[in-house]
Amino acid sequence: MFMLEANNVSKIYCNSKGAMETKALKGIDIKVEKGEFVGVMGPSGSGKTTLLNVIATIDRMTSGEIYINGSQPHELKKRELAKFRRTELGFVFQNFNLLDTLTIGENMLLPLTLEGIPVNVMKHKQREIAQILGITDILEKRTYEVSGGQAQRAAIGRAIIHSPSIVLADEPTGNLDSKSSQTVMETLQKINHEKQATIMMVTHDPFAASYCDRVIFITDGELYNQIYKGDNRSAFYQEIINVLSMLGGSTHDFSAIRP
Ligand SMILES: Nc1ncnc2c1ncn2[C@@H]1O[C@H](COP(=O)(O)OP(=O)(O)OP(=O)(O)O)[C@@H](O)[C@H]1O
Repeated sequence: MFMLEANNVSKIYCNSKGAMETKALKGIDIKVEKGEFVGVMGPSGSGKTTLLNVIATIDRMTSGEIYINGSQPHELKKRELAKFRRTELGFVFQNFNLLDTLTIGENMLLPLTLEGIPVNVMKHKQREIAQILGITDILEKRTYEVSGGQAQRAAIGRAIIHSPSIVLADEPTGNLDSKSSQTVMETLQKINHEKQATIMMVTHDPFAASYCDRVIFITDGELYNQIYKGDNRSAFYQEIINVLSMLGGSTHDFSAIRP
């Protein structure tokens, strides 16, 4: 069984009068294995965010099927869907989305707090995850007292602390400088390796994408190509750049070249 299976997923946006406006996804098929780290790339407007939002159940698809860990979340009633999102999904956003009124440690614990997990179990989990993320010494700090890279690592902690079926990340390095981006990508990779977290990440950044096991390219709402990483991340980075240059798109789609 796959952790994520999307079959023939289409999404048509309609305008306020109900008339068809944009075919954002046109029959997308994607299968992701447990423990896989998959990147999604493509030019601006190609449908990446729409795909992620549909998988995240933030948005409804027009047709097709989505299975996450064997369930079809789009078929669930409102209450079960809310529970499904809390327990089966983890989210990482470009702007971290941490709560400023809580400490870094409290932010990390949120998914467990919401499920009423006993305090000693929460503390144990927090210690374990904070150590993997390298943020043990900032758990008592407020969100505005830490760097962007540290905030994003805390957000990754929050996304995985409840062991969701899949972590969905939308441009996790979009607001970070190159050094912090590198730390955040190394952290995601570590979480993927050490906790067997299944991750799907949308990114414009070929450097970030080079940390994935596989990168799926979409253009104009359709799958264009996918490539797998071998042993060498630098070679994979170059392959990603090559596919992106074939795909075209505006230059802002490609971030500054980094080693
Ligand atoms: N709420 C919406 N209503 C109508 N059209 C939309 C809506 N959201 C997205 N679209 C359109 O759907 C298409 C895909 O958009 P989407 O945001 O998924 O692309 P993207 O690949 O994530 O782009 P970017 O890289 O610029 O974020 C675009 O043509 C966009 O204009």
